[in-house]
Amino acid sequence: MNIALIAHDKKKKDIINFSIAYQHTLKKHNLYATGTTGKMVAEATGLDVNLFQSGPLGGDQQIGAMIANDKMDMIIFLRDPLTAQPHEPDVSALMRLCDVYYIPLATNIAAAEIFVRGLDNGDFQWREIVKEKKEKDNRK
Ligand SMILES: O=C(CO)COP(=O)(O)O
Repeated sequence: MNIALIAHDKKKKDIINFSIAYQHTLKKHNLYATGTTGKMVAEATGLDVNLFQSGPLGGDQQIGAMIANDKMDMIIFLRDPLTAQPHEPDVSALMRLCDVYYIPLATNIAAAEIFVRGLDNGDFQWREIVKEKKEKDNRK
């Protein structure tokens, strides 16, 4: 599965601790991240993370483009709900696309923990089934 990790500045510590705690699960997947988050996660864990631009410089939009291209299966986005972000429209657009395309989106650490455990339990296998069906339909 293709998974995006994103965290606003006040949640960076949380995403790092989360990535360390669940690296055994995360390493089985293709990881993507906005620039600063991804760099910090990669440094802390040694995980291979595909880096996009930093969020305020377009990283959220790049991840949104992956969703629109059917290339993203899950987003873990630890948002800071108490600090205004200069790129708030990009943040909203990314979350909107998750709803448009039925992409599981965890916006806080409590939901992120449930998601990552769900990965181990196979709770997200429906994503693979949907993707395979779409690919088959496209070949027809
Ligand atoms: O701002 C962000 C998401 O909206 C995160 O970007 P960085 O990971 O580059 O800090």
